[in-house]
Amino acid sequence: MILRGRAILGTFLHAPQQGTLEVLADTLIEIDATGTITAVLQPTDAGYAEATDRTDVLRLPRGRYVLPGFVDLHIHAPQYPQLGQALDEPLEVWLQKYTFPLEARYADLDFARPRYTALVEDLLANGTTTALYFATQHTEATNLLADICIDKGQRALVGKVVMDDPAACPDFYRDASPEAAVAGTRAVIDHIRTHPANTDARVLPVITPRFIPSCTDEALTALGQLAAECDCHVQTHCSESDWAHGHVLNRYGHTDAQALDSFGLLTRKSVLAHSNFLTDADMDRLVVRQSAVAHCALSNIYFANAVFPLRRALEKHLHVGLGTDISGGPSASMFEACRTTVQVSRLLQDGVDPTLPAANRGTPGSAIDLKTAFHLATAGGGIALDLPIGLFAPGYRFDALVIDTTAASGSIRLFGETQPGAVFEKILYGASRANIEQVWVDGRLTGQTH
Ligand SMILES: O=c1[nH]c(=O)c2nc[nH]c2[nH]1
Repeated sequence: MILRGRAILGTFLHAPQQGTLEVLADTLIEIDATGTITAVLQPTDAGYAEATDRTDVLRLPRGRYVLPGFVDLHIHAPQYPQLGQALDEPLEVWLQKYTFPLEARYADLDFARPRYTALVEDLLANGTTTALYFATQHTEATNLLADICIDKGQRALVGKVVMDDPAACPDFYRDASPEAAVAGTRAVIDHIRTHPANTDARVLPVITPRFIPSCTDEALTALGQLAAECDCHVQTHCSESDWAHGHVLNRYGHTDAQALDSFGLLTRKSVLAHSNFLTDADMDRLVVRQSAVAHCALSNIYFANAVFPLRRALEKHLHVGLGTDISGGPSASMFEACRTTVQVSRLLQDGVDPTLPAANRGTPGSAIDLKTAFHLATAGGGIALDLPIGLFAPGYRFDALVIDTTAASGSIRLFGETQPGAVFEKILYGASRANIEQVWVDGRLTGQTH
């Protein structure tokens, strides 16, 4: 089904600002031939009656609520087979013991294809309409992931992982040299940008140094130059754990954010995963560069040794979105990412050691409310990527999921509740895949949801 050149009538819930929910009840959204929203008409608006009389309007039944599609700002696509598994080691051991051996297998496209296909289908069915993907070190398999996103209609940003330092990366899974790493990155950029079925650029290339500990200075310097030359997005990990943060301090005598900036890797289109140990000065630097953080609340529980100070970052007007960090986080759902964002912020606020007096236990003022988490998972992701997504407003792409609160096999029970704020909470805390009835990207219905 296609909504391009048509309109949809229903109740829409979105969060243009942190901490606020806007309810667009009985609202008509008109979409042009490219999938862009051209009008949002509420019942009191002039022209509403005539517009809703159109015969080509998709009218949603009662009990349906439309949310903006989720923007997942941090996914390791090849790690999907290990989702919910192998979370018993610290980051530096986990990478060498489980993750690099798994990722190395994507040299075989017959291994990669079914796994990448399942991932893209499952994420769409979960309501992730935009995905920022780390692929693997392999050029061909990275191109394959981009092809699958294009074929399935997911908005995606796809990067070939650069990891060229022999001191940190195993022989069986490493770029042969900085030159080879950059050549592979260029090849993926060209593949995605010239793909004949990607003329509307729904899939974009991303320059992807894995993280400073896995890259040589030569590769980081060349990737910074490439970012300026190609005007591509950039993604990497930043100050994730005590070990990763400490590695960079030892190597350069300053933080990840300073080092990435010195390589030209902090741009308006940069997304730094985790970033838990950012100093105030690091945050200020990111604000100046307009670079974003992908907050991965669930994965941080396993690997970060700390909770990201999200409230402090937002008070500084840092761009922040949310990420599942498949498979560092054992859930592929952005609903879960919203829930965990709220939950860990409460732990940070109140503290966790009951032997301490309440007044000394936590970091007051750290709590994040559900509406802010939802804003970050949608509009915040759009701002981070500098793309017109995550809101229902003219000029934005029609990326959306339709929630059926009445689905018998779902996990939302409203018991007659109709107050939109309460319904919103029930959806965010309760929705599972069976409640996601339709997923739209650019005004096109994507595959089977359940
Ligand atoms: O959570 C993580 N997952 C990874 O694959 C990775 N690589 C570097 N740092 C990382 N952190």
